[in-house]
Amino acid sequence: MPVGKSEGPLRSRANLFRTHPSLTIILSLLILILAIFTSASTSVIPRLGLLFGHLTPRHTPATTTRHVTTAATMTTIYAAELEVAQLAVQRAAQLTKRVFREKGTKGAVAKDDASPVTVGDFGAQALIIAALRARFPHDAIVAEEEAAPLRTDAALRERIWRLVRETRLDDVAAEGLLGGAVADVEDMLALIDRGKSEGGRRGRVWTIDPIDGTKGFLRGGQYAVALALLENGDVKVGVLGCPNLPVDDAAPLTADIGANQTDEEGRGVIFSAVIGQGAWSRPLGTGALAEGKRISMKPITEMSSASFCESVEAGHSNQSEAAQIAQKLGITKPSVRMDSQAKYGSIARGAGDIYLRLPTSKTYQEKIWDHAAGDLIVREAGGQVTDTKGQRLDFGVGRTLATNSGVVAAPAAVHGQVLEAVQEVLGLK
Ligand SMILES: Nc1ncnc2c1ncn2[C@@H]1O[C@H](COP(=O)(O)OS(=O)(=O)O)[C@@H](OP(=O)(O)O)[C@H]1O
Ligand SMILES: [Mg+2]
Repeated sequence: MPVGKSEGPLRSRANLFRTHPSLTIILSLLILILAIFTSASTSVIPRLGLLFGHLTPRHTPATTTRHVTTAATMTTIYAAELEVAQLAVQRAAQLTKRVFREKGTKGAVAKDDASPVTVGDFGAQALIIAALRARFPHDAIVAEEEAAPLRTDAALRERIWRLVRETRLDDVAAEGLLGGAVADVEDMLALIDRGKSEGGRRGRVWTIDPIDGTKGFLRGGQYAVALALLENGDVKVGVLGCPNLPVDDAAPLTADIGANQTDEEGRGVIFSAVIGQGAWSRPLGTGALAEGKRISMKPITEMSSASFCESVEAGHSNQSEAAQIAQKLGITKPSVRMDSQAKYGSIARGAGDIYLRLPTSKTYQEKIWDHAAGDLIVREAGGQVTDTKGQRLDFGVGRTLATNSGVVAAPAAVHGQVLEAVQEVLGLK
């Protein structure tokens, strides 16, 4: 075959570029634009999409559960989960703070187990689940409340819907990261009922306590908006919003911390932790996340000057046994009583030292949403958390900590000593 025949088209293309130099420029520009677009699509575009709520692919565990950036080996494992969880807690806390300031009953109704639930609990749960559905639609959710009482009580339902409709972060980008507003009342009820998962040891499970310490919330004391991510039964991300705790990590715990509190200036903190990445605190805000600070437990040099935290409610933790344990350890200060997982946050930042929760009944099973976030935050701050038998809290059993009994949380260096005193007093040795 003549050589010229196969070279024909090539030569004519070369002639084309020679006679039309502008074609070369256009082609180069096209290649440049293509290169920029390819690199942007892996970084900028996903964030833009999130801002407008629907452009990016929704989360699928296989693709975005763990992404580790290559640049300078900076680890961003669970970075998206941490950001969304903190913003979701911050948004929900705006709602609970509004209810907290209301005089009167705060829409409280009694649940089947006689514990109270307020409009704040339902509203906060709806808002948190809305964010999780928008960003991690395949994840299971174990949440404390269910919508049944709202389906039969129109006035209660309308009151909660108004709160949910009117609560948003005052930063457009942050609100966009949470997927925006809840569509309507029916959607709100459906969201609340998405929290009925049985939990367990497989896959990704979020656990939510929209108002932990509802009795404290009603009393004007401490409460927490609690959210944690479990993966295969282990806590990977934990976030606690505590609107009535001081922002200042160094502020000592006062005797009155469990009552007559406000969320005014200087109060409101978010604690957070990711497995293997330490624990942090930052001011609880109303829009984008404020800057965080690393927190750690205070080393106990003298057990006699240690302080321990326990529940306000004598029905939730045996206070006389706790006093005997304190005495055995030589602790001289009276216990600090406060509601909710604010206790875990307070010892994690060194404001207190030890948290004891001693069973008051043989049949009560602790709920995973009452402990998951606090457990990780304390452990990542240098603490150890076990039950009274010395076993790690097992969040993979289901909705409750069915195999555990009570909680003993203390700095790792003295946990063994504290546990020994607990076991002696409880007759477990
Ligand atoms: N009998 C018994 N024993 C142990 N724990 C119980 C018991 N009954 C209830 N609860 C749970 O306690 C949660 C409140 O947490 P605290 O006990 O730390 O705070 S408080 O001082 O009691 O308010 C509280 O959480 P919220 O319902 O979210 O307030 C309950 O889940
Ligand atoms: Mg609770």
